[in-house]
Amino acid sequence: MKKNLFSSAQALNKSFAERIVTLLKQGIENNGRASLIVSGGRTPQALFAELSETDLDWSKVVVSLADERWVETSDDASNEKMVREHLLRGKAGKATFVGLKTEAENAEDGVASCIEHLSQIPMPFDVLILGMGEDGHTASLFPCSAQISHGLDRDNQDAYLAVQPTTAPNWRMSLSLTALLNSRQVFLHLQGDKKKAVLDQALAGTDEFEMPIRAVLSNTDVELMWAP
Ligand SMILES: O=C(O)[C@H](O)[C@@H](O)[C@H](O)[C@H](O)COP(=O)(O)O
Repeated sequence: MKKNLFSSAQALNKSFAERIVTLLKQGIENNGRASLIVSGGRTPQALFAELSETDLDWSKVVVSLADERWVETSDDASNEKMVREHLLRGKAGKATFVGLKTEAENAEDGVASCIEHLSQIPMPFDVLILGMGEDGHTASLFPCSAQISHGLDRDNQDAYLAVQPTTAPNWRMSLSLTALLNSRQVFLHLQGDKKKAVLDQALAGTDEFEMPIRAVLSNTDVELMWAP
């Protein structure tokens, strides 16, 4: 794993935004359009602000989510809301956004339309940015959930699945492991010593059901972007 350790979040965000834009430009050059898949949570918010002011032909970029909480898109827990507020504005306001929350009453009923909407996103994904929880979850592949074996199943070709974490609120929609691995470049974006210790624990073991991030780390090249 290539580890990029920065002295501050500010330095990380600047350099990370440049890397992302370079990769998206390459995707546009090669395929006419490029895809950027982002995670929710707190960590990426300042990066998104930096990215939204970075020059790029954003009209050729499709932004979508690694996961979503099954709440209204006006709810503060909504990843779509966060991405609209922090990333899809300024220069990046021209990007096309493919959200995961549908009108379906529950996440399980929403899976089919998410799979249908996937055709709007250039595949393989050009850039995937993952976060990680202190329990080793990534996207919404939660170790505590009953759906984790389905999410990590290499034979499960469905790009999305509904997940109910028992240690966090809200049903979720998550990309499956198979879909996450269908990315040209995967970044793991972490902040703080606690997350670094969790990553070290993940790298020291092999049980994917205990820490689902291991399934990503052991199956594709992942670049770490870390700041204190
Ligand atoms: O929507 C989500 O909850 C996520 O996509 C999730 O996988 C997140 O990346 C981690 O939980 C880290 O979250 P923090 O950045 O808030 O620590």
